[in-house]
Amino acid sequence: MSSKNKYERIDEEIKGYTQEEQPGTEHTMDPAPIYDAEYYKGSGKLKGKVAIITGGDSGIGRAVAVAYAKEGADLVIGYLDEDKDAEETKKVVQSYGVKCEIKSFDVTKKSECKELVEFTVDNFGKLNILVNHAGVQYPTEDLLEITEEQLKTTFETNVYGFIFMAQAALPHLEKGDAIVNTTSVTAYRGSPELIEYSATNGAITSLTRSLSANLADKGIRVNGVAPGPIYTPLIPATFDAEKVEKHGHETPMGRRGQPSELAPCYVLLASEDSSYMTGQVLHVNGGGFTTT
Ligand SMILES: NC(=O)C1=CN([C@@H]2O[C@H](COP(=O)(O)OP(=O)(O)OC[C@H]3O[C@@H](n4cnc5c(N)ncnc54)[C@H](O)[C@@H]3O)[C@@H](O)[C@H]2O)C=CC1
Ligand SMILES: CC(=O)C(C)=O
Repeated sequence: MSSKNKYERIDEEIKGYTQEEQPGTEHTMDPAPIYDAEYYKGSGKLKGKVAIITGGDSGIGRAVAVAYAKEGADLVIGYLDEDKDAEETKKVVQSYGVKCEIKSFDVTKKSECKELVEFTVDNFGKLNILVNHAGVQYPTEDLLEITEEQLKTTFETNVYGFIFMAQAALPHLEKGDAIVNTTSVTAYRGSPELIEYSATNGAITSLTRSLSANLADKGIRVNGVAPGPIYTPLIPATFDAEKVEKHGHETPMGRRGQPSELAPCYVLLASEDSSYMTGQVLHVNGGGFTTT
């Protein structure tokens, strides 16, 4: 019988529990998500670059921040209101010898997206990479229970916010720069209880393709990552305890993913290693879901 790796072991340790509010908190998660893979060594792929990561204080965004730091990028982390997680992310990122600023903002407000970009340019003089990652979901089993307010919040955060950030960033982006959008496996396979959320991810996937075509002549590439079930604050903050415990067990790999397992894809899509890729989505989901 083969021995279990660290991802399989942590998966077994996770018991059902929930958090009361969305966005959730990473510092209260036990076991803590894996966001920094020791085996991942940077090689200067993003040296001299400046990146904004929305939703970068926790979860997948935090793992992306750490990998970008290892690759030499200076960072601005935008997040809604969880200062403790953001401070911790800043500390870890700075430990890799790069600069990092954190800023609370509301991605649903166009003016605040513009302010986040201006804050970045004021601090670091430029912007090369935008990672659109901030998002929300409100699992609802009955279509009739999706309120207008829930629909509005989900679309304003997950779709309007991505477009506001891209609009704010565009005047600063130059040939060779990149946008990376987080979509979801739910855009491809649907979800019976994440109806409007999976629709926003379908929109993000289409946005990625359209924006890539729109910006290709400027030499700005736009790609996406579609995570499957990943252990982040979003999960206990939105699913019930049973779902949290079994998250990802339906995948062919039989477990959820850890944030550190996605970060290399975000590095690839932001760096020159993917210079001939645009309008594409990378799928990190434990296997088996439709990816066309
Ligand atoms: N965890 C998972 O299994 C999956 C997550 N995703 C995507 O990942 C993203 C969520 O990130 P995770 O790393 O999972 O969880 P997370 O809970 O760590 O991140 C959510 C982030 O969104 C930010 N946010 C929420 N509303 C905001 C607002 N109005 N203004 C500014 N920031 C706001 C929060 O501050 C937080 O940083 C979403 O885009 C989601 O669709 C996609 C597929 C699977
Ligand atoms: C939150 C989400 O997109 C999944 C796949 O769980």
